Amino acid sequence: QQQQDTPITRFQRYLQINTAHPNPDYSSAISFLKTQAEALNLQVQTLHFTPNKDKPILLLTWLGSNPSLPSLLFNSHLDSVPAEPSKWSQPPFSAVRSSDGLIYARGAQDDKCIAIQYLEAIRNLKANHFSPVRTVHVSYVPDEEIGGSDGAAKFVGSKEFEDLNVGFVLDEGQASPGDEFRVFYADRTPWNVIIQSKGTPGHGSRLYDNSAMENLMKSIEVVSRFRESQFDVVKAGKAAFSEVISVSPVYVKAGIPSPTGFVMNMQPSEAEAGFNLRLPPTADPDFLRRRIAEEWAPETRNMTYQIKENGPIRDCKGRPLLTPTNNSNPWWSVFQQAITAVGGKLAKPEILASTTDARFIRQLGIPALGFSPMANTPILLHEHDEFLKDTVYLKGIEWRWNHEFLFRGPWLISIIL
Ligand SMILES: CSCC[C@H](NC=O)C(=O)O
Ligand SMILES: [Zn+2]
Ligand SMILES: [Zn+2]
Repeated sequence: QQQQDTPITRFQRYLQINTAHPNPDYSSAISFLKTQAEALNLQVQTLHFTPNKDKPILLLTWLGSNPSLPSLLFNSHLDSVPAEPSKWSQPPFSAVRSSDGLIYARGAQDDKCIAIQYLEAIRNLKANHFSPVRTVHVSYVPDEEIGGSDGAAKFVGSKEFEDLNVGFVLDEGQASPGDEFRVFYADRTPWNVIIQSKGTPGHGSRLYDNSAMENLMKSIEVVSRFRESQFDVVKAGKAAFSEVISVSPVYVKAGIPSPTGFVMNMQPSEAEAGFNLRLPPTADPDFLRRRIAEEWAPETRNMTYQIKENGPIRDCKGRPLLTPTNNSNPWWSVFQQAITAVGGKLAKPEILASTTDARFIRQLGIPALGFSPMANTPILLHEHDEFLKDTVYLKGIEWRWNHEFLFRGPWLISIIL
């Protein structure tokens, strides 16, 4: 038993807990992490913000010698996206390690690696009798993959969170195929846009204006042109993918069902399409709202629409939701130094194309960076055969262990602030 308890086996055991949607086993994940944390003498709290206590948040605390200083928070999410076992070369919750060191599991990159790396870094620091000046918190939150409304959103809005007096947050990033580490200073905010059209039904043989399908098809053309215009900016090299507004059609719903499929000689009276949009922090949400109302789903063509904005675009002071990556942010300098001091190379900071819980933190005006130290690793989040190489995972602990946030950061920043 003793022999088998290593940073790798602890990672594997965490990966073997199936926290994939739609039925994530949060209680097993929390009880595993709790045991680990107690062995490290960290303070442990389980927080509940839903009435039936089915969305627990685990909060670990390592008290600093000067707890009046703003604290550090290391966050990760407990849940994963689903996996289709038949499409994997290994069972997705086996966490088997191949002969070349690849650990296969749903969540290996997204984001169970950082969850355990945080703990292993603390383990190493404690073994070296290090004690932090600032208080360090580690949080494990549910439901990131489904929007975080019962997870991080409730947590950051709570009195418990306010009391933590958080000064800086590290959350998940993404793998890097090259040998530079990637770091993310903003996310894009998802909007789900549904547009609906209504029209007079009619015989399949007729040509007439304003049928529901015709109106929807016109809208789809308009949306496609907008999508192209954004994509063109990327293709011209003027912006990265994550710096434009992306629009992805995700479903079309229309037609009158019949036992053999659809009624083919009737033009339906209703049709609907759904789009997943991602807005970078620089986007103008009002402009987009107007555009949707006037061009994508104009009333003049009998169209209606709903926009489900999944999170903020601006922070509490109306500023774009991004963490400065220049000298105006003392945490940025410390982060940079932490990487370079141990010989790491950092790629140009990026906006994340997708979305994480960090947006809720940034909304409070608290600086947050997305950072998962996985260099020379293919980006496999949400894909079949997600894996992380053992040496890359272990290197990630070393980075965190050597992390100047913990060694120098607290000192430096207490002087700067
Ligand atoms: C509705 S928020 C969804 C968050 C999710 N996060 C990771 O993939 C994403 O789709 O980016
Ligand atoms: Zn994630
Ligand atoms: Zn994810």
